[in-house]
Amino acid sequence: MHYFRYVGNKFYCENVSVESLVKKYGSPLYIYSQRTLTEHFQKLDQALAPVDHLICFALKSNSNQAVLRTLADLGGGFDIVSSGELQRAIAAGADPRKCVFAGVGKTESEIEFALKKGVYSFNVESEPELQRINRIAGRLKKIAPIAVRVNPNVDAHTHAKITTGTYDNKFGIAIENIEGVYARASKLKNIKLRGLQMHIGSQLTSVEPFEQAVKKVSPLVERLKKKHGLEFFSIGGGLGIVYDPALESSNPEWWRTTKGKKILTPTLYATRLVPLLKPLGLRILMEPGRFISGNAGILVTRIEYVKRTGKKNFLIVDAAMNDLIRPAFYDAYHEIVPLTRKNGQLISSDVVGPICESGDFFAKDRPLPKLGEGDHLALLSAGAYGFVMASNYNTRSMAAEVLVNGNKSALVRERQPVEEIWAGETVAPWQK
Ligand SMILES: Cc1ncc(COP(=O)(O)O)c(C=O)c1O
Ligand SMILES: N[C@@H](CCCC[NH3+])C(=O)O
Repeated sequence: MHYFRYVGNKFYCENVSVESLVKKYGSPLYIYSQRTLTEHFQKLDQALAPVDHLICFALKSNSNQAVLRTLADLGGGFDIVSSGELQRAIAAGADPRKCVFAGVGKTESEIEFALKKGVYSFNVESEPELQRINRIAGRLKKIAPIAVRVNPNVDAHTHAKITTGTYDNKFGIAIENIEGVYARASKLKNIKLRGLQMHIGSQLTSVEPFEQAVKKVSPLVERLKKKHGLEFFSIGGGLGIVYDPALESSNPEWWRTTKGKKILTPTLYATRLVPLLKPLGLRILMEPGRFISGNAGILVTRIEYVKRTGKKNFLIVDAAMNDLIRPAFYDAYHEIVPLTRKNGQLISSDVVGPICESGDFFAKDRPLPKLGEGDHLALLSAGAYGFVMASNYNTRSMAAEVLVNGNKSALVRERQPVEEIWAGETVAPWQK
């Protein structure tokens, strides 16, 4: 379910017309629906109700303070990958005891910071990292709670750039080596073995790879629990969303099929996984990012020019790959709708940004109505891996962000002032 839809011929986020937000806050503009975030969290929470569980939102997908506060208020924890993310989560009201720290390259200072804050678990990705955590915890006279990330060598059948659970990937420790690692880790004085973690990839659209991975890893979890008294098993994130057609996910039918495809819903996910997880008798952690935030956000952009070449109709907009890189980076599909619905003939159009790269596009050969300068478009499903992946390429300011709840809306991040982009830069002393 999400709360972006047409009311008459105007596009709305919850009860607020998106056009009114653009008038107020300008463009490009990210807009998030708080009700959508809440419902997505609650859907997962209910689906996992038969097991003791904790949902740790992967804030790499969307780390706006207002988004994080929404999820912290719902009792959620957070999956973090840097001390910056931990600081951000704490600033938004997160409880560090509900935070898990993932990532293959944790630095000494990051480990020290997370230990001092008291995170629930370090999700360890290598033995040298384990040694490092033990050493730092010893120095600080602390016991570090850890889980090792197991690489189950299961193909998630997703985009190559976001698959993580095979031996071609840098993540985790091979399943065959895990028991040896736990045996050695159990001898480290400043380590507490708290759990086991895995994450096989992102934007998974079928339940089978999850099922295969849980089945493969469960016997290992049982043995580790018996030997080392583990407390939790984290099954990672990765639940995919519907990008095409995004608007249809507001239709209850979405829970069954869309465009003839079966969709991976929390109910289907839980129906297949809970029976495998419950007998383990452990706390189950989940680390969803995209499922919660993806369809809770849009990016609105203004058409600056319409340019017809011999071959193509280009809609040149004021957002660019620096605002939303997914089409350029993964050839990702984002549904695009005009803020004012137009009837009439559809024209095959390329929606492109102003950046000096041919990869700076949002859609190619997309059937769109006849549009002109000053019309606005919404790029849907932009709530996950949207703003968080933005950059200042071409010295472009980062977009503003707005949160909507019912009739209310608030600016939750100002558009970045352009001078801030080079703040901290200077010339060398001999150039003065
Ligand atoms: C360790 C870990 N957990 C959770 C996630 C969240 O993934 P997703 O947004 O697909 O749910 C990721 C990103 O893929 C990750 O690397
Ligand atoms: N950035 C990716 C997802 C990365 C998942 C991170 N582990 C995307 O937009 O699809």
